[in-house]
Amino acid sequence: MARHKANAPPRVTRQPAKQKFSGAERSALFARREAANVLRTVLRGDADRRAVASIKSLVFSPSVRNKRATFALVCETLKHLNVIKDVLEIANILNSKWKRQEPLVYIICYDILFGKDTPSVGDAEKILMRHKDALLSGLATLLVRKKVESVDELLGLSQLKGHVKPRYVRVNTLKMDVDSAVQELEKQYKVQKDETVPDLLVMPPGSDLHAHHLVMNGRIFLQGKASSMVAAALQPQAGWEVLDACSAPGNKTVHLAALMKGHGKIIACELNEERVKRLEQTIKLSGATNIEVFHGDFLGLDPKDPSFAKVRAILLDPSCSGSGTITDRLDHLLPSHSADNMNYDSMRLHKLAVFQKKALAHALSFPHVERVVYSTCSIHQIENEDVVSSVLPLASSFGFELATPFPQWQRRGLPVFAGSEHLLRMDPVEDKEGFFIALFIKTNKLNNPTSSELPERECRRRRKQRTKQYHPFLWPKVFFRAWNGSLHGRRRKPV
Ligand SMILES: C[S@@+](CC[C@H](N)C(=O)[O-])C[C@H]1O[C@@H](n2cnc3c(N)ncnc32)[C@H](O)[C@@H]1O
Repeated sequence: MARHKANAPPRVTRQPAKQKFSGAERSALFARREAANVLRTVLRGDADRRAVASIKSLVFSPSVRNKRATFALVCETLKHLNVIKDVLEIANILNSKWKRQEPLVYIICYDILFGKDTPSVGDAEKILMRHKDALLSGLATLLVRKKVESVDELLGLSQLKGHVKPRYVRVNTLKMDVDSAVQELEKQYKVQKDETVPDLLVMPPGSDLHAHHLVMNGRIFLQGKASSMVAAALQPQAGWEVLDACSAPGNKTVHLAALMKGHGKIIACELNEERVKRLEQTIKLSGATNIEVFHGDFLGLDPKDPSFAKVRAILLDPSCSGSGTITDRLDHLLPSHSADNMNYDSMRLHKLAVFQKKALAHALSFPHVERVVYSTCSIHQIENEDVVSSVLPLASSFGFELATPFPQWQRRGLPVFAGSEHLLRMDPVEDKEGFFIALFIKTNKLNNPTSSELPERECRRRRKQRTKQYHPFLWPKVFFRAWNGSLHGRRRKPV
C-alpha cells in the first residue's frame, strides 16, 4: 500500500519547471500564497496584541496583487478558522513540523472544505488534497459533536447576515468639489449625498471602489460615516492651527486639512514609526501641504511649548478597543476575541481607558485651545462616557464645557452622568458601526474672571495650581522624558 508522508510539512511556492498551469489555476495559487502572508501577519499581530494594520489595509497594500481574491480568502478562512483548526485536530493531520506553514495550511483547508474549486496545483495543496477524505469526515464528526446540522449554524453566521453597510466615500475637497465627484461616480454607481456630513457620499453596499481612479489619485477617500463626523465635529476654521494628537493613518488629519481649505497648519502627532509612514502616504495622496508630522508621544508634548502657542483645536482619536468596528474589520473572528479571552479583554479595556483619560486631560491642558474632540470606535462605556466624566472637573477648571456635535443626531451618550446628552453615539447594529464623539468647547464660564480678563502672570499661576490639583500623574513622566532627553519626538518636514 502506498504510504503518504502525512506529517511532513508541505514544500511550497516553487513548482517543477515542466508543470503547466492554466491562468485560473495560477491566479488561484498566487491568491492562496498572498492570503497566507496576510493571514500570518494578522494572526501574529493578534497573538501579540500589537496589530500593525487591519485586515483590509494589509490586503489593500500595494504589495498584494490579487486583492479581491486575497481579501475574500482571508476573510472566509478567518470566519472558518476555529472550524478548520478543530477539523485538522480531529483528522490528526498536522504536527509541529507544519508550524511555519500553518497560515497556508488553513487557507488550503478552507478551499478544500468550503471553497468553490478544490485546489489542484501547488505542492502544499497536493499533500493536503491526499487527506481530503479525512478532512471531510473530520468536519462531519465536528457537526455531530457540536450538535448542529450545518456549518452556518456552527459559525453562528445568521447573526452577522443583517450587517450590510453602505459604502461611504469622503470627497477630498482639496482636489475636487462634491458635485463633480457625484457626477463622476454616477457614471458607474448610484450615489447620494450624506445628510449629516456635507462632503460625504453614500453608495450601495459592496460598491468596490478600491481601484477607482478617484481613490487612486486621492480625490476621494474610502472613509466611513462615523470617522468622517469627527473632524467635522471639531469645525476647524481656515487659518487655524490644529493638533491631531494620535493621527495615523491620517484619514481625519487630511479631512481637517480639507475643512481648513488648505490654510493654517495641522500638526499630526503619531507614536508608531510604521504608522508614521502610512500617515505620510495619506498626506501625500491628499495633496495637503500644511501638515507637519511629529513622530513622538502626544503625552510627552509640553502644552506650554511655544510651538503650540497658536494651537486652537485638538482632535484626539486615541487607540481604543475598536469594539464598534469589529464586524467590519473581522477582528471578532480573531483568536483574541474568543470567550476564553474575556479576562484579558477587561484588563486591556482598563489599560486603554487609563491612557485615554490621560490623553484627554492632556489635550484639555493646552492653554490656547478652544475646541477638543475626543472620539473612539468603541462601544464600551469605560472608553467613552467614563473617560469624559472623569475629566469634567478638570475641563471646567480650564473653562471648557461639553457641547453637542451634530445636534440633529438622535443617538446620544449613555445616561450615566448629567450632561451625557451632549455626547454622540453610533450603534453597531442600527448605524452599522459603533462610535463615540465628545466635543469640548472653551466658554470660559468660570465662577471667577475669564482667563482672557486676567493678567498673564495670574493665568499662569492658576494653570499651575490646576495642573498640580488634577495632573499628579502627568508631570513626573514629562520631566523624566525631558531629563532623559526624549521629550521631543522627531519632527518631520511637511509632506
Ligand atoms: C485610532 S488610531 C487613529 C486613527 C486616525 N485618527 C485616523 O482617523 O486615521 C490611534 C493612533 O494613535 C497612535 N498612538 C497611540 N498612542 C499614542 C501616543 N501616546 N502619542 C501619539 N500617538 C499615539 C496609534 O499608534 C494609532 O496610530
